[in-house]
Amino acid sequence: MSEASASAVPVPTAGSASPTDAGVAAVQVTGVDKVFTAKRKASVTALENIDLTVAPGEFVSLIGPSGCGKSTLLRLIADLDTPSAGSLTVFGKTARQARIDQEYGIAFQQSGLLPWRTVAANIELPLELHGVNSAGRKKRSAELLALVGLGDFAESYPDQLSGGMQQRVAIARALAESPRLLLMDEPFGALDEMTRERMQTELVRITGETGAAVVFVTHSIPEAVFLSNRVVVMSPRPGRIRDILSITLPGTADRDEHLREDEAFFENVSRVRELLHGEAPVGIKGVENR
Ligand SMILES: Nc1ncnc2c1ncn2[C@@H]1O[C@H](COP(=O)(O)OP(=O)(O)OP(=O)(O)O)[C@@H](O)[C@H]1O
Repeated sequence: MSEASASAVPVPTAGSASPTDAGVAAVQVTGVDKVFTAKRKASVTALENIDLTVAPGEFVSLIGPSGCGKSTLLRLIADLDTPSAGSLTVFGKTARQARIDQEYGIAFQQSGLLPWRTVAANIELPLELHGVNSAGRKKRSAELLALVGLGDFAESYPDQLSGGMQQRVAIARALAESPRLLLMDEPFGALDEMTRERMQTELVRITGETGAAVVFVTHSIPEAVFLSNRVVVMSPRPGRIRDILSITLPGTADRDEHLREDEAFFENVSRVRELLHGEAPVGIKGVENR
């Protein structure tokens, strides 16, 4: 089944900030540690002394070797787990309050779509759970399907879609409540290379249109560079932030396929690679150069 091309439609921007939000970070992580303890097992320090600020509308990627704590950090921000030390806020609220207020949408490597619901019904699920009426849900899912280029697939079921199309549906669902923040854990990790690049271009456009900030976990250096304003390079055991690199490319909203051939793009890829390989000149487990 061919994928419909994305059409530009006006879509409500991410939940508008109130005047009191001026200057409040999308995500503020201060001195965060995470230690996992289990009975009769040595404790694992997954994160140590993490400080990170993500501005509203900013796209930040987390990259680092396998097991360096990228997913753990994302899970702490999403309130799926709690830090052992330090503090963490989302738009000035505790992670828990931000979750209750639906300040963020989440997309993971597996799309997590419900196979028995149509595409539209999957996108409408969070709205349904929060009491939005049927007309409001239909209007919003139609807007989002147009945004992700799947306007003709509202009544299809997930297993009738390609992997890339399913991930677009998952992104649409994550955007359903106009969150000001998207948390994404390798959302394109299971896709083939061509689809993955197309999805990256789509994501740049979508976040440009919605104005949402993004924290994005990836194993791919080019993916991190293409998408991000800043790339957070992490080191393993215990997971720490080794460096934070500002990407010196056009603003994320102005990035397109041509950028991948640009010398400046390769320079940024090299800078990230050098930071990652700082202590290990050859390949690092869990980081892709492609
Ligand atoms: N629930 C848990 N209980 C015990 N240890 C855990 C738990 N979750 C994660 N860990 C450990 O914390 C460390 C960080 O894991 P995490 O999944 O955050 O790394 P990651 O950088 O996302 O890895 P990958 O790139 O392979 O997905 C690892 O050593 C992992 O084994």
